[in-house]
Amino acid sequence: MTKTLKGIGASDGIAIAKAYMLVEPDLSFSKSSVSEVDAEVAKLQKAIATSTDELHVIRDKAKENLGEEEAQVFDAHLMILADPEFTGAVEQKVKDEKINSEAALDEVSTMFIGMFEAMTDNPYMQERAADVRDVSKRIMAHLLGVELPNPALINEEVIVVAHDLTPSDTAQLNKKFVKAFVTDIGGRTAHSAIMARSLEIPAVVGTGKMTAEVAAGQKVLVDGMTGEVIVEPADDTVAEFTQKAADFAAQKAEWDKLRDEKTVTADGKSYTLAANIGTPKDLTGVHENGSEAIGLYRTEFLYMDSAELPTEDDQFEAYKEVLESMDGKQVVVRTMDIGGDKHLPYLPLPEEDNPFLGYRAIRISLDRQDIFRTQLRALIRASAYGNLGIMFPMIATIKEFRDAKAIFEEEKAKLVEAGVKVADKIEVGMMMEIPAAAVLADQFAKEVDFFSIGTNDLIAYTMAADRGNEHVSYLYQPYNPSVLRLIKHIIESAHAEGKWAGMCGEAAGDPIMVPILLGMGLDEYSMSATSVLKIRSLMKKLSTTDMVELAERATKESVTNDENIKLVNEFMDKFSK
Ligand SMILES: C=C(OP(=O)(O)O)C(=O)O
Ligand SMILES: [Mg+2]
Repeated sequence: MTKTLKGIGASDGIAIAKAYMLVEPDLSFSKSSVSEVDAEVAKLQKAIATSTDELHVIRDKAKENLGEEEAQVFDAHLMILADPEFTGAVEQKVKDEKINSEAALDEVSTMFIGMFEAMTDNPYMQERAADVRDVSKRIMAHLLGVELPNPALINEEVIVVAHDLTPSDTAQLNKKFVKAFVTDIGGRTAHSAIMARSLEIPAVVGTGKMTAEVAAGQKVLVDGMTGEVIVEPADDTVAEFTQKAADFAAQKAEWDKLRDEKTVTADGKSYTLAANIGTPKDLTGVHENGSEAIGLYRTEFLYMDSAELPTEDDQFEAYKEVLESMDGKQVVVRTMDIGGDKHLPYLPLPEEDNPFLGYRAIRISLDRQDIFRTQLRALIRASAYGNLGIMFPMIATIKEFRDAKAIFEEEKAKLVEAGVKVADKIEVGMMMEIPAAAVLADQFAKEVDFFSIGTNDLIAYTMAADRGNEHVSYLYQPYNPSVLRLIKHIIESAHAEGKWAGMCGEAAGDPIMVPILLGMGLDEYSMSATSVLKIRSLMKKLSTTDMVELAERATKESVTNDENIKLVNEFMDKFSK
């Protein structure tokens, strides 16, 4: 039977394929005693052997579909399966205590996980806890006769359906087979949604109940633009959306023609359209979409993709690769923004009631200066290979900016002293994503080289609405006059001091927001690379001077988010050329 669900369109595009459920199965069991010990041991050995066979296949497939690096995680799993200290201990427990294999496995793995997690001075061993957890889950599934999802094995076209996807789940999706994904929770600016846009996988998030409404193998239609998801669509619906997909492809082909053009409005004003990246792998998309700069390099992915803190040299190589590839165009690198929803297995953070208001980003960097100085040194060394800008995330106070900049200056002076080649000029700026800093933008503007407005967080903190929580997504209002006034104040404050203002939050690539930003005089727009050509096409049709009145009215007359959407549409109808 056909069912329609509505979520939040998070990555453009239309896809039709069968559902692949990336959902944890129920692995609950009860402890019992066994009388047939030999039979129980045989059952355990069979589950271990099946898990081993399965992991070999997964490893091969992961290498084929995702690459050697991603496949290596499964080597660690195979080592644990082959380790008599682990599997032998489970078997011994079954024999000694005459209990069922499920209970023995659970007790032994809990013991190992606890032991590894306690090794706080050895991040490598701490990380093994996650491997033991994964392997135990696999053996347990075979003991209970239930199936585990194996995304690395996907080898046919599917739509991945999950309750939520972490950034690392998303990184494992192979674009060749995964035609779209749909989740129960999450918002447009959650990191999995941002990654979907850079991978160009259509996505709908925050449907509330998709995992409950669809079964594996059912046909699913996803419209990442409207947020519509249709389970078992009728033939005429499929035909309608196939046409819509063809129209979208034709539109993209039109935008593609603008790839080598500059971004100039109808009244001849030039702007920089930049791309946001997470890793050097994203450079292909940056070039394919004609980006004029990189306005945000989220370096935390470098830390997240690594098994331990990346060394200065590892980081230097990554930054150098990006700078060289951009060939003199500016690359703004943001120092590590860990915390919130981004975790490092080897850097355990304290449990917090409100991690988004907690120990994260620049707060960690100023506290853990060993980590911060290593990153800054790598950046300063790489500066010789291109046009580097550095910015600090989550700055709330002038003191934080001054402290961070002083550390940067110290490391730079040391490197210069040691005879290392560094660029003559490295711009040092900050993210504007905390309302306290936005309100004082006029004071900050005297100290920085530039601002980059992080609307993803700025909207969340201004409205006190979690960017990933669909229950409060109605409050996540980019066009609320309160948010727009802060943005206007930030831009005007930068200009009053002769500095530039950019935006690297997702709003910079939003066709409703861009006309308002043009009217406010925003200089640089940094977005998912896949949005660059769409926005270039839009800007060509608009005249900056026409939009000045729009920006004025949107901040002074309008009272609500919706009024501003209407206002933008009116201006677009009247002035779009
Ligand atoms: C660009 C931003 O940073 P992130 O999405 O990485 O938090 C932002 O907050 O707008
Ligand atoms: Mg942010």
